[in-house]
Amino acid sequence: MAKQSPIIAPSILSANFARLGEEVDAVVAAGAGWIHFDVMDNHYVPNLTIGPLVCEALRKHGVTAPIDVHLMVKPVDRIVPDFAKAGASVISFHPEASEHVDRTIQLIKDSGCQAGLVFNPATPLSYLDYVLDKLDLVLIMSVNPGFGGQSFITSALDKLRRVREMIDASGRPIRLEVDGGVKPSNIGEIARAGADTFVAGSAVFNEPDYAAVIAAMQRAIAAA
Ligand SMILES: O=C(CO)[C@H](O)[C@H](O)COP(=O)(O)O
Ligand SMILES: [Fe+2]
Repeated sequence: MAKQSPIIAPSILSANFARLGEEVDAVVAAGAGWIHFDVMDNHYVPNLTIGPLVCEALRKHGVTAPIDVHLMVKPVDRIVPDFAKAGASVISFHPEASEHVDRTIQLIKDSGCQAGLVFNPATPLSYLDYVLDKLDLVLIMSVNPGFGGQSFITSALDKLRRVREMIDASGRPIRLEVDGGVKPSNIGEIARAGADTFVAGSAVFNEPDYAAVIAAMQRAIAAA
């Protein structure tokens, strides 16, 4: 399966939450394809962020771009239908946060959303031996989850290459997403490793010109 067209997914974790609707409008106007929505529960990860109410508020505000919900929540199943009702497009979860990974994937799909499985830097890829054929997205964490603004962990590149091979062998249109420390200076190398969906939080929202940074990322991906 050929790599899918690249998508930049700004993580709103680094947005100005006091003006969230305008921030999302601004990154979509600047070329963002998806909005990455980080949900942290102060249990699975040591930070607390936003829930379905905020997702629903963005939809009511008029956001039509796909909302890519990254659940860092344990246990995960109870919150899945709430996010589906709130307007999530893709819902991804960590295998450590589910008692029954296969069942959680099915729950996400039955809720009408696309399903993704997330791998922390030290999480083995072996889950994919059993569930890759049921997934719409594989998300490789290139930081330990919980905070924006961390440095890219380079072992993620090898993991991306290995998942790229698995996806290509599957023949299915599964997206390969990377999350953590992605910026214009490393996104070319990350694209060469096989990613097609790029989360970037601080690299986008900490810059004054969102369009310029997204364009720089798109140029680096195209040259990769
Ligand atoms: O899931 C996350 C952290 O757990 C965030 O999506 C990620 O860290 C994005 O932020 P940045 O691009 O600043 O690293
Ligand atoms: Fe994330």
